[in-house]
Amino acid sequence: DYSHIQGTRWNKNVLTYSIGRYTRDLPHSTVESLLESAFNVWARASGLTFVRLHTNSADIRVEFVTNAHGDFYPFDGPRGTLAHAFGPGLGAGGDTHFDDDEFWTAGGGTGFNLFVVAAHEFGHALGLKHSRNPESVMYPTYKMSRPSNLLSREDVASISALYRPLRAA
Ligand SMILES: CC(C)C[C@H](CS(C)(=N)=N)C(=O)N[C@H]1Cc2cn(c3ccccc23)CCCCCCNC1=O
Ligand SMILES: [Zn+2]
Repeated sequence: DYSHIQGTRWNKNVLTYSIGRYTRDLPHSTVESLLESAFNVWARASGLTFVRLHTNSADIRVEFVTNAHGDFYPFDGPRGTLAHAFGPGLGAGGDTHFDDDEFWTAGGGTGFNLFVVAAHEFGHALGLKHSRNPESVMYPTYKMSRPSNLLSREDVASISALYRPLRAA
């Protein structure tokens, strides 16, 4: 069956990611640690492993871009849509773009918290859809006041339903 080509989930336990263009709002090391933390949130709940590559051949290619940037989903300047990610699959599958017309932060204050937004986007990159539960990290609108553990019980259940069986296989 061809579900592995454009399926609802990745059919492997180890996923690679790369970071292309960075934002100038934060040091590179801060961007890298925030993205790693966002991947770890899902790794703990799914049993998946994420490995960072420095090549363009990674499964999940992460970039900070503005306006039209080479896919059919141009960004919209400040505010509005903050980021987007493609679902599992070859090529653009999993790729995650952050709108660099936003101001990205590592903490509170003004701007958007990169860790919180990345956790939402990587949920999409792993195959999750939006949740109607405002407590879920997959809620369609940004909400900074997230508990430190970030994932709601519903998020853990969703990602486990999608990937735990793979681990058992
Ligand atoms: C959940 C995110 C991390 C990712 C999603 C995008 S996606 C594809 N990954 N689901 C996102 O950006 N949602 C918008 C949704 C949104 C809220 N408004 C908008 C005004 C215009 C356009 C969009 C929005 C009202 C004004 C607030 C604008 C800033 C915050 N924007 C959002 O919360
Ligand atoms: Zn979303």
